[in-house]
Amino acid sequence: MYKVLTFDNISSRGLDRLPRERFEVSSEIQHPDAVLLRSAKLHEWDVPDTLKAVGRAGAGVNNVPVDAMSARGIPVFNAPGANANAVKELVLAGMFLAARNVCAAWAFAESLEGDDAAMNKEAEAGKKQFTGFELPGRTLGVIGLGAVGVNIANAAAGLGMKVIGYDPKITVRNAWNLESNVTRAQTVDEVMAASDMVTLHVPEIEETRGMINGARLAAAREGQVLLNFARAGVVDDDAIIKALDEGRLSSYICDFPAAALKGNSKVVALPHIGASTNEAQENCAIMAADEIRDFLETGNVTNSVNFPELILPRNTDGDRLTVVNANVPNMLGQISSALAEAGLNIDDMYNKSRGELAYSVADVDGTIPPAVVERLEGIEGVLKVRVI
Ligand SMILES: NC(=O)C1=CN([C@@H]2O[C@H](COP(=O)(O)OP(=O)(O)OC[C@H]3O[C@@H](n4cnc5c(N)ncnc54)[C@H](O)[C@@H]3O)[C@@H](O)[C@H]2O)C=CC1
Ligand SMILES: O=C(O)CCC(=O)C(=O)O
Repeated sequence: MYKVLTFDNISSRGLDRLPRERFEVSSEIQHPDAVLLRSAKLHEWDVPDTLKAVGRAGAGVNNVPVDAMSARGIPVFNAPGANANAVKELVLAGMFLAARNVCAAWAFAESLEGDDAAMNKEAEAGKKQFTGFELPGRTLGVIGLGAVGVNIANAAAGLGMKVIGYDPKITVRNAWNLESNVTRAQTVDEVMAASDMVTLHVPEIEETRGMINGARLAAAREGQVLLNFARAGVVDDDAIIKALDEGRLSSYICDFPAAALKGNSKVVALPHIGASTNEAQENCAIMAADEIRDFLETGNVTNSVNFPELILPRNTDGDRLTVVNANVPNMLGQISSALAEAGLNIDDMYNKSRGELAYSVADVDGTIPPAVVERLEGIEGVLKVRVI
């Protein structure tokens, strides 16, 4: 029986992918084999020795200590693209809100007093302050052309916007998925200077932390609308406030409330609801649950952010051995020697590496005794050994 600890509210459609005769699933489990989470922060979590896998039912993994998991030989899985449509729709909503000053106009209308005739008179007199602009012909800058960014770029192009994108590490697949009229920028500054609206869709990592700072905002086109549905940490909130005060930015629409932003009439800060649709939550939970189930039951790896993709179909009745180790010479030699000396023949084997980690799956023609597991665990550089 595998034990899966849940943090956050994980869609039952995803949890149902873990058959209860083989998986105990609860938010109370003490010695989990795997965790499933959304935005819960795992950095301070005391990782139990039993843990074998982390499943993030979402895209960003900045709430998971990925390097520390790698050092323990634990794969971190996520759900690439599973919530991209939900984020796209909310970003589009944010663009329309900003273009038509909807929030300020709504607040104005709510503040009107008197009878219907008086309110109508005030509304007609006051409405000129909310004159907005239309999107066709305007330029949208998209920073980060992954699952979310590509969706938004294509939707904006469909609305008649000019779209300029920046992503130095764009995948071939995402490049193919982009509408052909999306132009490519070489720098963030180029996007800032060319765009009426800029939307951020990068992960929060070392190189993106604080990427929208005072200097970048100084390069922004006058009156730009900035949208941030990526992470709070990719912008400098104080620099945003200064840019709003100076008119460099006309509004800041984001998914991350913060004290510095509170009460500012040019800011719309939503409570991290970019992925909060039933569809996205189901998609993410199903994907993450399938990934950890497959890993626990077969050792196969799909959509991991720190492990190589590895799928070895199982064709024999013997044990399956999985070994995670440092990506250094002679590890495979030592693993196969340990098996051979125990009289075990390897029927199928697959080894792949990713960065400093290597991962091997071997199907053998018999039962792997505990002494072999102990021997493998004793090899310098071996991080995790499992027999399935
Ligand atoms: N508000 C919300 O609820 C949600 C927020 N997010 C956030 O949005 C981020 C993006 O999500 P996805 O598009 O699904 O991820 P993704 O992994 O498909 O795309 C991220 C893209 O950013 C690019 N990138 C990395 N470093 C960059 C840099 N320095 N400059 C420009 N581009 C860079 C990557 O090459 C990649 O194409 C997530 O990491 C997460 O933090 C994602 C989903 C929901
Ligand atoms: O699960 C959520 O609501 C957060 C989604 C998110 O931020 C992500 O997928 O990166």
